[in-house]
Amino acid sequence: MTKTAVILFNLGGPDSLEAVEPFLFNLFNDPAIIGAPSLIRRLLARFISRKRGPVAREIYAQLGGKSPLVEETAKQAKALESALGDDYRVFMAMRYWHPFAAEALAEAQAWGADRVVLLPLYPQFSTTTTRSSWRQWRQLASGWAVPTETVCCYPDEPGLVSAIAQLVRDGCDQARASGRPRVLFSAHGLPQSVVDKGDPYPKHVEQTARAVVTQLGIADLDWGICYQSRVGPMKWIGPSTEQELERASEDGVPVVVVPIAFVSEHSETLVELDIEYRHRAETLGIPAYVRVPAVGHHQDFIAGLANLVRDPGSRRGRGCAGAGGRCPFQVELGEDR
Ligand SMILES: C=CC1=C(C)c2cc3[nH]c(cc4nc(cc5[nH]c(cc1n2)c(C)c5CCC(=O)O)C(CCC(=O)O)=C4C)c(C)c3C=C
Ligand SMILES: [Fe+2]
Ligand SMILES: [Fe+2]
Repeated sequence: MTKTAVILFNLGGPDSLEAVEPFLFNLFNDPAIIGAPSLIRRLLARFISRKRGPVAREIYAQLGGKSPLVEETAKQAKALESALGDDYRVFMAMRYWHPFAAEALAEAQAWGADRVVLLPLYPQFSTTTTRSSWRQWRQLASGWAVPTETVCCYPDEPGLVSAIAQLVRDGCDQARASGRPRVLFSAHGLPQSVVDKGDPYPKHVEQTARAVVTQLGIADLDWGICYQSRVGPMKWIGPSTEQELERASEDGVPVVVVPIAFVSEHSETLVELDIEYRHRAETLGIPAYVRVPAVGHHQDFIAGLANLVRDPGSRRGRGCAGAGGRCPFQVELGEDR
């Protein structure tokens, strides 16, 4: 029997209010987030995490003092393990807080894995998320001679699309009592400079949204894509979720807000979408504000992840096709097949 360790990459979140600042330090000290030389980056990360600390602590205080992201990811890991069977074990590797990738590596080695699949919980590829986790894993696991395969992205993986479409359909049914709804697919934003350097993330977000709209098959569906969670003074990709709420208010339509790049509940769904934007929508007099849940451990989503793990080399649901249909980021990693 081949023992396959599935390494689930995610961002992680603080597990106490004291952990907020060190978590933010780790995030801003990542070369994928701030591309300055190491000493300058450390100083900047120290400065920004101290400055952002109070605002971020306030956000996590509203969630009982910690992020639910790890617990939610653990539920996904358990569901995926059940879907895959006894030859597989799933280990969580968070980028900026516990359980870190080093912990996942130690556990996978102790289990005696003889094959590894790296699976990001980011359906859409970004250099700031998936590539950052890949690079860290490669550094940590460089001395471990075990065959390792990567899933780079799955923006229109059928199980993901089916799960989101079912949840959106329910959301539209609720909102229809207040008029013809507009579906707003809301994704985490990205600085424009990152996209200008070739990051495919917004293209992948569009791929997910289009696939969901096609699957819904609702005639004349009113829908759009927007970006939330901006931090700092840089120019970010748009339109922002706030701008789209203003437009919905002008048009007098109810909104169905769909987290499209987050696969589990955390601060940006539970605070930003459920409290801040809901309040903004009420202030703007939007007829109804329905927030669709993240896919979490929806069985179709988990079945889709299981298919990706069983056959990481398949092109199923893949968003990136460079020269010859190959993923340029996996080519860079020396892993395109
Ligand atoms: C320049 C800063 C940031 C970039 C670029 C960025 C990209 C990015 N992030 C996610 C997913 C998540 N981000 C989360 C929190 C978070 N992100 C940033 C900054 C950038 N993210 C900060 C400062 C924070 C902390 C919270 C805050 O201060 O507002 C989280 C949530 C963590 C949790 O609550 O558990 C997720 C998830 C993606 C998908 C992405 C690029 C595509
Ligand atoms: Fe983020
Ligand atoms: Fe790719």
